[in-house]
Amino acid sequence: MAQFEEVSQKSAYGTAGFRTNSKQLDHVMFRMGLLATLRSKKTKATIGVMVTASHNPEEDNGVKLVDTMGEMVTPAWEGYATQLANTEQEGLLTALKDVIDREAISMAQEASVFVSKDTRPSSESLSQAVLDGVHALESHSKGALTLGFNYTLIFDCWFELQKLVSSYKQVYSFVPNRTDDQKALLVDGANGIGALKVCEMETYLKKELQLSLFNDGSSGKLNHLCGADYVKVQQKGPIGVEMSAGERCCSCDGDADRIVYYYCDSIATLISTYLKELLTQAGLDLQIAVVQTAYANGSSTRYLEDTMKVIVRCTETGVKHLHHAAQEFDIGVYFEANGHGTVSRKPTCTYLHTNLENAALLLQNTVNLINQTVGDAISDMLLIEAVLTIRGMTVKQWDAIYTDLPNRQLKVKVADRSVIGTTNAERRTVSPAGLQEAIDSLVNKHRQARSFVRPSGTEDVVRVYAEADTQESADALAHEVSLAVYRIAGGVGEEAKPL
Ligand SMILES: CC(=O)N[C@H]1[C@@H](OP(=O)(O)O)O[C@H](CO)[C@@H](O)[C@@H]1O
Ligand SMILES: [Mg+2]
Repeated sequence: MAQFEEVSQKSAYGTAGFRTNSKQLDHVMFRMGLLATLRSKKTKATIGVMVTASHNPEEDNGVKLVDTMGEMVTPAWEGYATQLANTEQEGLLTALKDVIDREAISMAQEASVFVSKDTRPSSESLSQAVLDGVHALESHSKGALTLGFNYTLIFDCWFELQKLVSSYKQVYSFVPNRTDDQKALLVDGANGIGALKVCEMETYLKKELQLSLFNDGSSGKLNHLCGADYVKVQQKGPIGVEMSAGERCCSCDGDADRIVYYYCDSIATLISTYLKELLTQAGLDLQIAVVQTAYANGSSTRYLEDTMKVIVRCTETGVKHLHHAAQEFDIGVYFEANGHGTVSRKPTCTYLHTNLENAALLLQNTVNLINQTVGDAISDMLLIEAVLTIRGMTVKQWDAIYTDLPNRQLKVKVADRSVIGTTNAERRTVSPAGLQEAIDSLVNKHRQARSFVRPSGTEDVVRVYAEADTQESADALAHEVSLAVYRIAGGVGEEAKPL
């Protein structure tokens, strides 16, 4: 934000809030407690604060604010968060007053803040620091305070497990004769919060879905050799899970807001084509679109646009961008390649309830399985299971819908990653001078190739993505592009590392 440029940016509110080693976060947490209280007063609604570093190592932690409808806060409030996190102690009061004035906040307004944490050991004291921030502000104002403290996951309060379970049972009743093999699903809980949720749900679904839980947190370390990120980036199965041929397996990440099914990343394709079929069968003329980021495999984009005739949009990385773009359509399906996502629908789509044709009924129950707030691995898992059940599809048939182009992701360390400016949903760079031209000429040397670079919003690195007709070609292109980044954008240390 322009008005904050003078602040030296020690930490910035990135793609998923603040994230770093847990030892450096006490003051940030306290200040996010202050800011959440102000946001709640401003909106006259409950604001969530989630203490988590998701898929990052157990030693890290982080914090993100969750706005009134479950979405990320607006760019202006992200700017305030960055401002507060970087202000020296003596300037804190002035910085707070600045937010209060700019937003014309009435301090007499009651505040309601809901704090959640993941299973990291540091989350205990860091979430307490958030609460301290909330209390500190409230003791200096006349406002009353209601404070929720949720020890598990934020979706507990907005989306009840029972509703998910009963919608799944309804969908299942359309296809009751599933074999035991078809009902079996191996779930990697990443030793995190998703494992606790699966444990809770397992007993209710015995008849419809046989869940076997691995990495349940009883012994292993959070995200270590397991979880969605490990599986996606390393292209390996999680520790402790022995898969036999054709078995379905999925992994949550550390805070269970995303899911990966093996060996495919085509969740959006599976769901959008299924919903499109149901809409046609039910005779409903609703617009359905898939929102992707530049990381979506080129083959999936082509399949959706050319074969399925589904509208495809591309946005910047991070669910907040995808979510907003999806909301412009009657039904918006969005999943990042790494498993973050959901399906949103316009409120007007609730008229589905009035049509009791079979297809519409199925559609209604399917839609009830969807948690429209940003990111819920358990709801996503049940939605995918429902679609596979109804379509009688094996995981192999799903994988065969289209073939991913071979791809590679690398990261490059540079002195200041903000020198990389991007445009066109991060698919092209506008600075530093000469970088895009260099990427273009490298891409031209490969077949069916595409490559882009962007500064990460969660790590101090530049990310490089490349895809091409063969794995060798994708690897070579990613390497060549990362060398160009290193040379033109001020690389430091090691040249490039696998993501
Ligand atoms: C390439 C990639 O996987 N990027 C991830 C990662 O963002 P970066 O801005 O790339 O660091 O973390 C985000 C938050 O978890 C997630 O939404 C996003 O998809
Ligand atoms: Mg996560």
